[in-house]
Amino acid sequence: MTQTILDKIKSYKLDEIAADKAERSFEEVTAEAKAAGPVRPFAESLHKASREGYGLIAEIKKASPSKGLIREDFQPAELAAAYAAGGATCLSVLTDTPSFQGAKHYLTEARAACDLPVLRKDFLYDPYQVAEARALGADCILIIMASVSDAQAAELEAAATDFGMDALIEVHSAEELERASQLDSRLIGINNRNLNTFETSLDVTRKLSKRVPPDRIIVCESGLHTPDDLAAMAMFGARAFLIGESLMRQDDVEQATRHLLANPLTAGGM
Ligand SMILES: O=C(O)c1ccccc1NCC(=O)[C@H](O)[C@H](O)COP(=O)(O)O
Repeated sequence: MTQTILDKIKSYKLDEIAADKAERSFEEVTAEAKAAGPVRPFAESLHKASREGYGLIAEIKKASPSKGLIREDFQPAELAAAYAAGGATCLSVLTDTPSFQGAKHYLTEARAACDLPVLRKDFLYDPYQVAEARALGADCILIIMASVSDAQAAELEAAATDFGMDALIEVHSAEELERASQLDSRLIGINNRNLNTFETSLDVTRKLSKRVPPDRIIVCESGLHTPDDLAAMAMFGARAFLIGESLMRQDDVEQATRHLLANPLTAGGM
């Protein structure tokens, strides 16, 4: 059977986790996580921002499997400060190296450059990575339903809760959404990108948003470029967005962020 990109990522991640555990024990990383500074309120900040306008998780993303190199001039601290000045609510920082040219220290540098809560954007399988995320300073983790079992998802979520962090539960199908709804987390990310084929369509949010339980916050992820894209998704109940590539390609990231958030669709549809 041919390996999907998610299979390949999982395979090298499990090797990475084993190597990291050999270098630093779970107990050591947990102690570091517990000594890390206070957690910043990720879900609550998004909830508040999306009631007043739009909530934006602005992503620090150098490259991706679907697009290759996205941004040559890549300074995580400067990008974080620009996103914050432009009005972003939270940050997402890719910490995966082989597929995204990310790095763990990018998260620490970005978070230190602003006051925004930060998501560790990576492929998580083991509570060890959750402890590591908190030790790096992360305030939220990502759980991708397409790449974990229900038991793994619950274990990762529980680990995040133990550290006082939030979890963003990512789905791409009705079946994954149904599984995500069994978890406690408020944040449901609808990824418009199929992570195996890279096909990206805002119709995924149009289709799935109506099935999201009303007590959850929809985060519309991937393939968002313009204020019109955001307004089109807001018509389907999505008022929080995760955006990487289209902002990363801008020369003036602060101005581009401000422009995207300037005229949110109101509850009245204006
Ligand atoms: O972006 C990819 O090519 C990709 C490939 C395989 C797994 C995950 C991938 N991306 C993660 C994301 O979902 C995005 O970084 C995030 O939603 C932002 O998307 P975009 O605004 O389209 O950069």
